Amino acid sequence: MTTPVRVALLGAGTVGAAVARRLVERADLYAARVGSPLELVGVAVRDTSRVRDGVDPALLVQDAEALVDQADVVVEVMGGLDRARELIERGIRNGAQVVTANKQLLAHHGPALEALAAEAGVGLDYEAAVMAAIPVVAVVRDSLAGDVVTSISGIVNGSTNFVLDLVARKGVPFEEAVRLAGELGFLEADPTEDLEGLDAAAKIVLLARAAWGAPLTLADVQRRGITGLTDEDFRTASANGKVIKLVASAWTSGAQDAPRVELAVRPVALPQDDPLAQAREGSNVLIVEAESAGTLRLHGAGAGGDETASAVLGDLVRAARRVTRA
Ligand SMILES: NC(=O)c1ccc[n+]([C@@H]2O[C@H](COP(=O)([O-])OP(=O)(O)OC[C@H]3O[C@@H](n4cnc5c(N)ncnc54)[C@H](O)[C@@H]3O)[C@@H](O)[C@H]2O)c1
Ligand SMILES: N[C@@H](CCO)C(=O)O
Repeated sequence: MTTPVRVALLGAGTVGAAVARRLVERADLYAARVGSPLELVGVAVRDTSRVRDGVDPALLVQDAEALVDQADVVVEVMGGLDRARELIERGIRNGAQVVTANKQLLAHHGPALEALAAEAGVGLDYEAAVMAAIPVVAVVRDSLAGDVVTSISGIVNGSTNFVLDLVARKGVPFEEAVRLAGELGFLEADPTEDLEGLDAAAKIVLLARAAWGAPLTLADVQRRGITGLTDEDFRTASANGKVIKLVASAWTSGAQDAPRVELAVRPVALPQDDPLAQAREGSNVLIVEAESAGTLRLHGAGAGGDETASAVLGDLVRAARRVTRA
């Protein structure tokens, strides 16, 4: 019997509970893919008395430090900045591999965490942080490593797309669409994350860093959210055969040997037949242009428990393989 790879899960919310369920349901599959079983040693939560569907209550713990100290792989899906950073740093210093879905943490502290991980010789994987189930980080960083990416643009925030789609296709007044999105659970706990383009800004920073290796920060993003839009803007767009979308973009400018990376998140009125205009409801689309590959289009679910867990578990399998091969 091979030694199990010990996994510490930090957080059992929408994403964490889905990861925990899949680890149990598909244990045989992961064991075959890794070459060793994945053992979920515990799940750190704030309240251990709360029942989480499909998550063994015996695994719930409050002492996240003690949990991290037992792990070969730390999976951070609790969100937030300071606590998540402390625990990830602890895991890295212990020599654990780290997987996270935390886009804001990475947008703020990604380079420092990556430097720490490189120093410790461990991986820090974050495919789920950008567009959840849609594999985009690996595409721009690894699959296109032999090419030159020239631009990236997309609908990377499902919540605002849901709002804008309701207005454009169903004729719901803008304020009403925002309210409905909140009621249906489409908006983050702090809705300004979505509505002011902060979530999209974090995602485009992560993609641009992955594509160009440039030391970009959130301050480099020219950002405008959707809160300044009015019903008149939607009527004008529609009268001109256009659809308003919140578009996140990254492109290079300046000398070819020393290109500058420009970043923006802003509402744009797009022609109806533009590929980005096709994103319906909460879906995401990304268009990547590269010198040799030409135009690549990735489309799918950019949020949701199971969808995000798909990307987290993909990173977990790769991280666990590094553990077994070390
Ligand atoms: N939900 C999505 O569709 C989605 C998609 C992509 C990325 N993400 C990212 O995944 C992460 C988790 O998202 P979620 O939707 O599951 O959030 P959530 O709010 O549903 O769950 C967070 C969990 O972490 C726990 N937690 C938070 N702070 C904690 C602390 N200090 N100590 C112990 N437990 C703590 C909470 O109790 C909860 O169980 C976030 O970083 C989010 O940005 C989410
Ligand atoms: N609020 C985010 C969740 C997934 O990152 C979105 O709507 O895209």
